[in-house]
Formats: sequence, structure tokens, C-alpha cells
Amino acid sequence: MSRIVCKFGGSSVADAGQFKKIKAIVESDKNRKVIVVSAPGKRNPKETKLTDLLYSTYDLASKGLDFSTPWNLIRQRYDEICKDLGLEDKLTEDLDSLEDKLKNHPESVSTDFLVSRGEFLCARLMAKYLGANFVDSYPLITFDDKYRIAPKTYEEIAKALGDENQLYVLPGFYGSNLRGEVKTFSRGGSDITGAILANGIDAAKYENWTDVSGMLMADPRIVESPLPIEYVSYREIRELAYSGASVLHDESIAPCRAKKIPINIRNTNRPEDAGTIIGPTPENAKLPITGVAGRKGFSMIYIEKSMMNKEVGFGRRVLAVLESEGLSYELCPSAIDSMSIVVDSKALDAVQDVVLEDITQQMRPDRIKIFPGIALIATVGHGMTNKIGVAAKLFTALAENKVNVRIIDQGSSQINIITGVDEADTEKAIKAIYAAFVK
Ligand SMILES: Nc1ncnc2c1ncn2[C@@H]1O[C@H](COP(=O)(O)OP(=O)(O)O)[C@@H](O)[C@H]1O
Ligand SMILES: N[C@@H](CC(=O)OP(=O)(O)O)C(=O)O
Repeated sequence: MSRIVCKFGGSSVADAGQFKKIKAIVESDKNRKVIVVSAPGKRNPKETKLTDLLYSTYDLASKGLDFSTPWNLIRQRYDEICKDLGLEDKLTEDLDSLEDKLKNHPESVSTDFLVSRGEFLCARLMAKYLGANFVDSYPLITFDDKYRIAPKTYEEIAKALGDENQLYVLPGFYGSNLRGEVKTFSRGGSDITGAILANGIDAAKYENWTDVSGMLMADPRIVESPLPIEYVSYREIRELAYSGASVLHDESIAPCRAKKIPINIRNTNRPEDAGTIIGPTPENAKLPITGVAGRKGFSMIYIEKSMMNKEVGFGRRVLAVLESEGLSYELCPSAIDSMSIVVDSKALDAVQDVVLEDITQQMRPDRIKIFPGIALIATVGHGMTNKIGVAAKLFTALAENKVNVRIIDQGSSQINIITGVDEADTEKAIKAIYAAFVK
């Protein structure tokens, strides 16, 4: 129960200098025994993440096009890391064989397999550099056909990482499906790998090392110098992470929460900073809001029908249409004669015509329309519970900044107010809400 799982994100493994910082961090606490790494990220804002280069390579190779531009950048990046650290590795052999397959048998390489090599190679180098055991995540983390983690995953992890005295390095971001193929998580998924490993070994703590000193009250790319968050609950962080606070993947909360494992977000470039602790619901919250985040890429299906509220099963039947097309929904605010369903725009695009036709035929609405280009802004905090005037303050701030509110949703838990706004107003809305609550 004393072991710590440390996940180092793309920014923390971007070059040899970052590898050295990781070594110092790992060696400074003997409990840091399980290390998860992402693929090298950007060294500067203009650079492309290695994972994105791998996606571009796949895209070109699968169409039989020349993929040398992104591929050579990938090779260069690994070569530089090896050279700068003086590491001997069979990296060139592996990359040559992959290149050969992409050129001559591209159909034998899946997207997920190719993209997973970013993490795989990085973890192998890191293991060598730290003098640790490399353990592949492929046989440990298994997804079922519904993209859920198969229960045997946790037993496999406990077995494979059973020796408490050993130092292990594993690649993040992927595992395998029931057919034995490599399967990746969604983007940013190395955070989830770390959380699953923490659960599997009953870790004392899950440290998530990145390039900011913890969670901030708003995205620092939108609000200038937002205040840091010292403590945030599992529930709050899940809402914030889901809504765009990209520092931690929202699916990485549940595995830690299930065993009450605290998550600590830390800065690889400033290891002396305490960062943010994520844990159970606090007794008292200092500020009414803990944070604000926003996410673009949603569409609203708006349905209007007179006397809708008297039609038993209306909502269920509409949602059944979405279910039959495999479309999940985010929010479903409704009134007596109308309902709106907010869905992911990309997921809707693929099935939009069928969904519109089926709802029209089955429900005979007076009006049905899709409004694309919606952003959801989440204002989150236990401090809002039972506090009078929070909503008034929030909507006044939006009105004063001329942000048109398209959707309002406050969950019964009262820890989250979601507003739907036009995508173009996302940054304005976040700045306005932050300024209203943090003086
Ligand atoms: N509320 C927030 N607090 C801190 N960082 C945030 C927040 N919202 C967005 N970010 C962004 O998340 C980035 C860290 O996440 P990410 O780029 O995935 O890091 P890593 O490469 O370490 O996985 C930060 O550099 C910051 O720009
Ligand atoms: N490399 C993957 C997985 C990941 O978690 O990366 P990062 O830790 O850099 O967010 C991605 O870019 O999605």
C-alpha cells in the first residue's frame, strides 16, 4: 500500500532533458515504483506531438501515399533522445521493420497499433534509462467489445507488477481487445492507464506529472494566470475534465475513486511545487466555484410539439432513436412543449439524416431542427451548493459580456451549472465567469 504510480505526459518526455528530470523525480522517492509514459509531446507550441505524426503517417501510408515527412520527424525525435542520453537500443531495427510494413503491406498495420508505438518505444527507452523493468500494457489492459475495461485487467496488473521492490515502466494509452488486437484509449488516454494501474496495485497515490503546477481554476491559455486549485474532489474534477480542463482525462477518475486513491497533479519542470490533490468531497469549500472549463464540438437537436408533456413516453422514444443509432447524449433539457438533446457533433454527423427521419416519422413533431456549433461551459464547485445568488452572478456576467446563452442545465447535485453558448463565445464566456467569481 505504499507504492506510488507516476504518469509522465507527453510534455514530460519531449526530449532527453525531460528524461533526466524524470530520473531525478523517480529517484527522489523510493515509493515511486510504477512509471507510465506517454509518447513525446511538443517541445515548443509550434511542434507537432509524436502521436499526431503517427496518425498522419497512418493516413498517408494507408492511401499508398508518401509518408516520409511525418515518419522522418518521428525517427529523428527518437534518435535524438537516444543519442543525447547515450542509450543503445534496437530502435532503428524496430522502426525499419515498421517502415517496411507500411510501405509494402500497409493493410497489416492497424491505426491503433501504429499510434501505440509512440508510447511503446518511449516506455522501452525510459525503462532502459532508469534501469527498470519494461512491462508492456498490451497483455495487461483488456477492453471488452463495448470499450469497457474487462475485470481480468486488474488481476493481470496485480500479478505482473507484484514485486514491490522492483521499478516498472509501462507505456500508456493502449491495451488490447478481446480479439488480441492493440486498442488505444481516446486522446490523452495515458492518464487512464496510470489510474487503472494505481487501482490494480492498490497504490498509495497516483501522481500525474505534466507541465503545469496542478489544476488551475481555468485554462491558462484562455484566462491569464488563473489561481491554482490546491484541493479538488473526484466529482468536481470529473466535471471539469470532461468539460475541457484537458490536464487530466475525465475517465481517469473512476479507477482511483473506486479505491479512494488520491491523485496528485504535479509539474515535472517544478517538482518542488505541491500541485493539486484530488480526493473525496471536502467538508468546506473556500470559494463558491472551484473552476470553470469549456468544450466545443456539440450540436443541439431541438424538438417542439404542442402538448408534449401529456404524451406518455415521448422522451423515452426519442432517446430510443438515438440509442438505435449508437448515439449517446450529453444533456437533455426540456420544457412542456419542447426538448433539446445535446450530442457530440462528430458522432451526430455520421447518423444525422437517419436520426432526423426516424424522430420525424415516429414522433410527428411540429418542428425539429439541429443547431450545430455549440460549446458547453461548466462552472463547477461544491461551494455553490445551497448558496443563493450563484446563478444570478453567473448569468449577469455572461449578459454583461454579451454572451448569448442557448442552454442552461443545473444538476440536482448543485455542484455544476452548464451553459451552452455559441462556439465563438467560448473564451469570452470562460473569462467572464472566472472574473465574476474570482476577484
Ligand atoms: N484548468 C486547467 N488547469 C491546468 N491546465 C490546464 C487547464 N485547462 C487546460 N489546461 C492545459 O492542460 C495542459 C496539460 O495537459 P496535457 O497537454 O495533456 O499535458 P501532458 O503532455 O503532460 O499530458 C496544460 O499545459 C494547460 O495548457
Ligand atoms: N499520446 C497520446 C496519449 C496521451 O495521454 O498523451 P499526453 O499525456 O501527451 O496527453 C495522445 O497524444 O493522446
